[in-house]
Amino acid sequence: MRRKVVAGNWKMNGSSEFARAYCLEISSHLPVDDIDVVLFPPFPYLGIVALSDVAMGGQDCSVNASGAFTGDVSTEMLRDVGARYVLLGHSERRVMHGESDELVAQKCLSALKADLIPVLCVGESMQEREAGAAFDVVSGQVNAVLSVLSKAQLKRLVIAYEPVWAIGTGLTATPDQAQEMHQFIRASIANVDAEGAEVVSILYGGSVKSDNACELFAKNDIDGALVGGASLKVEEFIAICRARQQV
Ligand SMILES: O=C[C@H](O)COP(=O)(O)O
Repeated sequence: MRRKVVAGNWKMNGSSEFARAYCLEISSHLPVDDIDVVLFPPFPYLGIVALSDVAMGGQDCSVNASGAFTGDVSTEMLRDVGARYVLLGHSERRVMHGESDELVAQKCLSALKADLIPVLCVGESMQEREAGAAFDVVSGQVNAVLSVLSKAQLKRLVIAYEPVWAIGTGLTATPDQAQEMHQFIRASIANVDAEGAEVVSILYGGSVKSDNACELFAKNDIDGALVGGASLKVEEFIAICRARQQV
């Protein structure tokens, strides 16, 4: 059975005071029955979120275990501070830090070996969509990871489809556009492992808000959401979690 996941990616926002107040507020609404609620705060605030009941993850990880890698954070370090998830291959990392499909695949492997759940982000740019290449791009990103995982590892993956043109722009993919890509991703998983396709949760990300969440969650292959901007307002994030619970 696929888990329903609602995750908040704070990106590079917040402060220790923000994190404390946020966790206090959200904790009073947890647990949300049948929903996995996850926060991805910036690294310095993981320790604060760890004091609450909210599941959390790192926004990235290294493929290396330790050593002279200034600025990097290892999977074991994430585990050590209580993280259960890690966000990998976000388009902001792919574009601004030049992360390749191959590197993202290696990071997924490292995360799984450390018993972290990787949330693999995939998605096409507007230029790629307009050129009719959206499915090829997403297929390449997904298959690069599937090709290095065993069937057992694949079943522990979460995938987030985030069309780059919908991130932080207010331009949400229509529920039909999102469903079409989610169904395609699920079919790509089924090509490798039919059982895996039934258990891997596929989240949608890109300008998700409480007022568009229900229509997205109503689609068969949309299991949850990866929320950026709207997750910075705790009431709004809770409303999205409730929407997932209701649909
Ligand atoms: O990780 C989250 C996504 O980039 C979505 O961000 P957004 O909700 O601000 O569009």
